[in-house]
Amino acid sequence: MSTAPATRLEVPGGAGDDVPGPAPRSAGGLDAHRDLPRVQQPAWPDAGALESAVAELSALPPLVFAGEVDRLRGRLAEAAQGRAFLLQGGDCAETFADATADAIRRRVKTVLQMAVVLTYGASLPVVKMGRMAGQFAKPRSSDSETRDGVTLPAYRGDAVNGFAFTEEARTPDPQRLVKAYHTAASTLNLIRAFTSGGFADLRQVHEWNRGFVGNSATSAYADLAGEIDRAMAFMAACGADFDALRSTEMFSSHEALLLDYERALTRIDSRTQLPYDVSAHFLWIGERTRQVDGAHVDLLSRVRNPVGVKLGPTTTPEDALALADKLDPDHEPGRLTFVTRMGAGRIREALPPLLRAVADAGRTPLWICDPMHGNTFTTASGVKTRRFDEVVDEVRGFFEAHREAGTVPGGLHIELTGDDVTEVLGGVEDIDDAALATRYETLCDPRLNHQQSLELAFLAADMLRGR
Ligand SMILES: O=C[C@H](O)[C@H](O)COP(=O)(O)O
Ligand SMILES: C=C(OP(=O)(O)O)C(=O)O
Ligand SMILES: [Mn+2]
Repeated sequence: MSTAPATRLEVPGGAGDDVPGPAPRSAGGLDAHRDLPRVQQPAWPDAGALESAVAELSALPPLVFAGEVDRLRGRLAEAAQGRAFLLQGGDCAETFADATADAIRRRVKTVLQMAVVLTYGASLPVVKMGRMAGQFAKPRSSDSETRDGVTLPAYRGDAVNGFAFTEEARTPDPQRLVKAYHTAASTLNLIRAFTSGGFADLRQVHEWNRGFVGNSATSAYADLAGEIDRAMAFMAACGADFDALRSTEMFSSHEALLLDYERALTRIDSRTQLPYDVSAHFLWIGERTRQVDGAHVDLLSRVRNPVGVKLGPTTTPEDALALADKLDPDHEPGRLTFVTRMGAGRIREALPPLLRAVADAGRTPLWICDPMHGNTFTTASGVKTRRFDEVVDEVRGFFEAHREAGTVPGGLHIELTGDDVTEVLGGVEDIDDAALATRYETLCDPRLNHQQSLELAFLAADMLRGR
């Protein structure tokens, strides 16, 4: 496999960047992961085709700039200390077909609306991050799927294979990695345009939120929206410069699952001579790939990006500490985020021992709550779903556990879409079993729809006020 080009390309730094922190474990071992256990990788049928796709990717420009990545690390350090709050949201699996202007706009709009409500609730800056512009690869519970006696490879995300249940679509095609790169590039370009071009204007975002609370089903949230109204009127009366609030910052993130893709997009920063994974600002390691001696942890231990790790209910304090030692040996502020996904029924006993052990070790990672992945189940009719009430309950349990441990509940990680899909049960529209069939569009996990996302933001804002 051709790897040399990736290390020769340079990443320009941004102006006014932070002073770079300590060097990662070994800047020289970016290929060490190749000799380690590599779980959840596609069975690419043609090694030559993979090699050409990787060579093509290795020559393409970075999607993000190292200076932006450093800025994000600084923001996450603030969140870890309780001086900011992280909102990370987007699809379970982005698709090439859905990378349209309208769909991206609706997703960005949903995140912006949630962020305004959370900003008010927390009285803190909210760091906005999309599970967007690169979330094209999925780890799966099973390698294959059987329908009517026919068994084919499981769908592993648009970066790997197609969703259609045919042999041709399900065969992994490495050219999809290249398409994933280009789709991420155009998505990110539009996100940057939306967030800097006036679409994120605070006054407009607040108007959208007033629209949300404007009917009887959502009137429970009208009080909080009214408070935000009055806060804005107060700001205006004080002469606040609302024009300065027409643009905002939004960062990109995805699960760093496909090692060949992430390695091809790992480049040496020209300012610091250190490696950055320039496929996104923030990368996380999933629950299925977080083996401390595995390939995923090794590769991400060597890049300068802030990194996350999902921690499910079976995580032991020793696991969490070993991951922290490997991924953040220097205790660098903002470097490590633990994304807990315990399930509503387990968070209250599973999280406190981890919080205590990590704090006792003198560590202050950013702790955020993924209330989605521990609450997935399949209905009697075979539909993969979640209950809105359980999602909310896990967030509540997250705040409770942190309050008890004296640690900082620093953010939320949500699978959502800006569309009116019917994938999660409950919420203001009270989606029931029968309604699930009307607009179930996800290719992997069920997402909160636009209304459910806003409702969660209003409920979490209330919890944040009590933080
Ligand atoms: O998004 C997370 C995982 O990829 C997903 O939950 C796995 O789903 P599966 O159990 O249907 O494979
Ligand atoms: C695969 C995912 O989650 P987890 O690794 O927590 O199961 C995901 O975030 O889509
Ligand atoms: Mn998912």
